[in-house]
Amino acid sequence: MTVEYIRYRIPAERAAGFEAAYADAAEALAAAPECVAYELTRGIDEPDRYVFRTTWTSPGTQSEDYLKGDYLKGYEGDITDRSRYENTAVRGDGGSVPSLYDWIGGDEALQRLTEAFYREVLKDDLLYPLFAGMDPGHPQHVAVWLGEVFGGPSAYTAEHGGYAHMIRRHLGRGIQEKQRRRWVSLLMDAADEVGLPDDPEFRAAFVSYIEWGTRLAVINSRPGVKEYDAPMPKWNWGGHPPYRG
Ligand code: HEM
Repeated sequence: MTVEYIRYRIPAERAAGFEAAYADAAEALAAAPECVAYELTRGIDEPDRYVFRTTWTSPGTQSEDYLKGDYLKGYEGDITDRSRYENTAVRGDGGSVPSLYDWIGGDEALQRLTEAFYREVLKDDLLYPLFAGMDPGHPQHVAVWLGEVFGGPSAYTAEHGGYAHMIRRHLGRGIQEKQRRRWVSLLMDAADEVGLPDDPEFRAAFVSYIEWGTRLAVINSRPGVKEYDAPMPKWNWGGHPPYRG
């Protein structure tokens, strides 16, 4: 991801025209396939300062490739700086929005969830054959996994073998779609049974991860899939952009 900044100094009498021109010019960015997001911000302390920030999927594109046309012609001389940046490892969500992990009620709530869930799994005609030889620590391990995915401590990575271990546990199991569906359905029942938050926003985010995760579990369980490693998924409230390989 590349972040591009264009800084301007625009005197108050030209500000309205400048913002209107940008609104027109930026329309092209909404259709630019390499553009992730864009915004024009205005200085609070010094209102004559503007920063136009654009995030790109790669360093190969910049806004001048799209912001052509005549809209911004009169403002080129007002640019004070134009520079591009790439992400470092220092990044994260701020504290204004709680993590899904905190919203659920942390590890204690997740442990209650997986205990209730696997109790039913072991009674289920479709799922029992897959889980008959289940490790007794399995419900607790899955709770720790979910905790890390939902923004809690990185304990599955640190203490349970991380992503590669989870993949290994699904290899060759030949999970069928109807078993996946039942798994999802029993987990949702367990969420109600143990009183997980039931607000639409939380449940939508929760189901979104469970749909994604169970579909991957099915794919990973197919014949011929080899062991692999990948970064731990991190789930949040928002939607995810499509996977493009
Ligand atoms: C979001 C979806 C899923 C998640 C997060 C998940 C997570 C995990 C994790 C973390 C493990 C390894 C536990 C450990 O460290 O010991 C595991 C193992 C396993 N998973 Fe999943 N899983 C998912 C979906 C499924 C589905 C849909 C099935 C089958 C219907 C399934 C069947 C199994 C089985 C049979 C094991 C091995 C259990 C054992 O013998 O201990 N998983 N899963």
